[in-house]
Amino acid sequence: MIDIKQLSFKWHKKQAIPTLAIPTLTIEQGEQVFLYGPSGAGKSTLLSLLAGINKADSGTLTLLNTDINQLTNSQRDKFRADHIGYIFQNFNLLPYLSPLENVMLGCQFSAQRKQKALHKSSTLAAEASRLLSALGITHELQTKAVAELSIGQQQRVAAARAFIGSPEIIIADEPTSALDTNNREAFIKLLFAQAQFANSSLVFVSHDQSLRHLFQRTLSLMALQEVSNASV
Ligand SMILES: Nc1ncnc2c1ncn2[C@@H]1O[C@H](COP(=O)(O)OP(=O)(O)OP(=O)(O)O)[C@@H](O)[C@H]1O
Repeated sequence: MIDIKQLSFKWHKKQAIPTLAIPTLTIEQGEQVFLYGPSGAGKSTLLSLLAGINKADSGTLTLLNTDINQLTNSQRDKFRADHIGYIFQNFNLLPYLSPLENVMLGCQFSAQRKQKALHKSSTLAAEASRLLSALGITHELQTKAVAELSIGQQQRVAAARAFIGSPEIIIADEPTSALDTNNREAFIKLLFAQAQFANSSLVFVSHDQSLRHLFQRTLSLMALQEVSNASV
């Protein structure tokens, strides 16, 4: 599903030490992984490589049997649109659009995801509404402007947008940092339910280690890289 081998990435080519050096990592289809590490460890950098936003300097990063390091920029953009749902730390919603419109935008760049959404419901709007309801956004809220929603509600909209069209990989970058502990756990459980329903793998990044017990598997980014340092 996700398979990394000898991955190395530097933000600046003159850096002596790579920002990230991961000798090996495999994440199976449907796995729910909690990735943690201190600030500056490279969590967001790794997510940007997984999402094909940036390209590794060396090594292989195979997602769904495709080494995305071998793709051109536009091929990586298409791959991301088809196969990856991304929940951003700041949600990246369009505030003047409604939750329904924001969620439908999740299919905007992918005919494949649109088709998958239309297998689940008769229209894209119906599928967006189904997902929003499953994530706790009532019908009444679904047509308001997103800017009128609370942070916790916006976060649920961002999650519904990531899940529309059942992408195989869901990436969540610190999506719970604005919530209190009870709401964090409740939100993560909603994510799990949706990920299981779609059989998506979930890679969830956080500093907050109190959340790790909820996940099937936890990965320390520092430990992943120590293996690399030890093997040099
Ligand atoms: N766009 C960029 N250009 C240059 N260097 C960057 C860029 N983004 C991150 N870095 C550097 O890469 C390293 C890893 O940063 P990254 O944001 O991946 O860490 P993180 O673990 O996600 O941190 P945090 O938990 O604080 O968000 C840091 O030293 C950072 O300064």
